[in-house]
Amino acid sequence: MSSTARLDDGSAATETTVVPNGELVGSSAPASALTNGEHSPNTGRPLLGCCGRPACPDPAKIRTSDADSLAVLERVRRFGANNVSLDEREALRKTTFSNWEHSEYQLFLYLRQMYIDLRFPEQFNFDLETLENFLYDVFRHYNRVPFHNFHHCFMVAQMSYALTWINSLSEIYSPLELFCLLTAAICHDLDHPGLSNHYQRKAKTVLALRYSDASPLENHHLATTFRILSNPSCNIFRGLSPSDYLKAREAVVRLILATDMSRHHEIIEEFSALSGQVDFGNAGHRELLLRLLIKTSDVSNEARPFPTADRWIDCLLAEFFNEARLERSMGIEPLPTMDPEVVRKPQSQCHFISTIALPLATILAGVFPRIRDCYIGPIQKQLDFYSSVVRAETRDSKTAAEKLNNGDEEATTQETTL
Ligand SMILES: Nc1nc2c(ncn2[C@@H]2O[C@@H]3COP(=O)(O)O[C@H]3[C@H]2O)c(=O)[nH]1
Ligand SMILES: [Zn+2]
Repeated sequence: MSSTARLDDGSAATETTVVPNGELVGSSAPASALTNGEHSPNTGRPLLGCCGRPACPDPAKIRTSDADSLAVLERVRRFGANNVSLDEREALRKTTFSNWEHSEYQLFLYLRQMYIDLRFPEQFNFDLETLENFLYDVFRHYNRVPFHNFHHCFMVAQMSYALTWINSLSEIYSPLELFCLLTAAICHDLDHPGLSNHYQRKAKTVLALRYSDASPLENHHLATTFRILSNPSCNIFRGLSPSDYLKAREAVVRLILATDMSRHHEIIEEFSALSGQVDFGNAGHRELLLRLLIKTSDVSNEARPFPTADRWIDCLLAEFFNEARLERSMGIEPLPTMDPEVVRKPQSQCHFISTIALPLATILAGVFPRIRDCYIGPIQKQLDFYSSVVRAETRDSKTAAEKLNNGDEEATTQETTL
């Protein structure tokens, strides 16, 4: 396996751009405004946010280090061949899979196994060395952030893979369409800086400027994907005919852009417009369902067994709260859904599950009924659990308020008597 140089190290960030309101973007911008591939040059000085405080998180700290990457590579090489057992391969096809018991090199090998078990290398003419190079570059381009990291990449890919088997998607989709689904799932959050599109726009980051505020992160994940693929030694698309390559590129672009949650309602409306008349012979319908499948995989934390899901929600909230604190320090109003002053986990999860995750899965179950037990079932259980916590909290606070009121009344009565 050959490794490739990290992309664009330190390049774009050396520019300083004055944006219309006079703020500076570039080397004087908060470090966190610069995603990997756009790091401020190492001047030896701490990078400062516009408020004069050290910017957080420092990109140099979130980047997966060469030492970490090489350690994973070394273990993949050492344990690579035939290391995934039949039991593990079976487990990978289920929605109950948990990442937490596995180290990164194992997750790497599992991703490799998914391509092998779907017979993509022989169908699309690439060898295992190219696949490993590709996965290695993917691994290195996920950052050490609480949520949008390589483990999240793995879990989204694994859910797409499980849904592929559970719903026998190979009877409906061409191998190329499924190849694109798995590859898009793996690449869908590449080089995520742990700061959302809200931050990118409000802080006027390099990415927001580059993509004119339109899905800055997702466009960056895509650009990173195709830069990795532009290296011949990593290019798992290199055996495709020119027309298949164009189809694959278009499919991956549409799939990754679909993971921007600001497009959620638009995609749901697109599906509603079909009025239940899904035609698998229609390429547009099939493609829309692939977008729903990748979205369902992206928001599938709560479809996992409770301990797995719970840890993921804590990771997500940790990332949200980091962002909200950074935004406050920069004078940006955080989104209420990310603000530690506002968010309570049970309420937040009730809201997310009942407005996003469950309706999305319910739509998909109309087309793929086999997800009812293995995906909707656990999500519904989580919703019931969080709802009961919210109800108990409401009861407790009512009782406390009543006690307080009664206490006040008693005190008032005593005062009057005296
Ligand atoms: N509040 C909440 N948000 C979630 C949950 N799962 C996914 N999301 C959000 O949905 C988004 C989907 O795209 P991302 O992976 O970029 O980031 C994800 C989170 O912002 C969840 O369980 N709770
Ligand atoms: Zn994601």
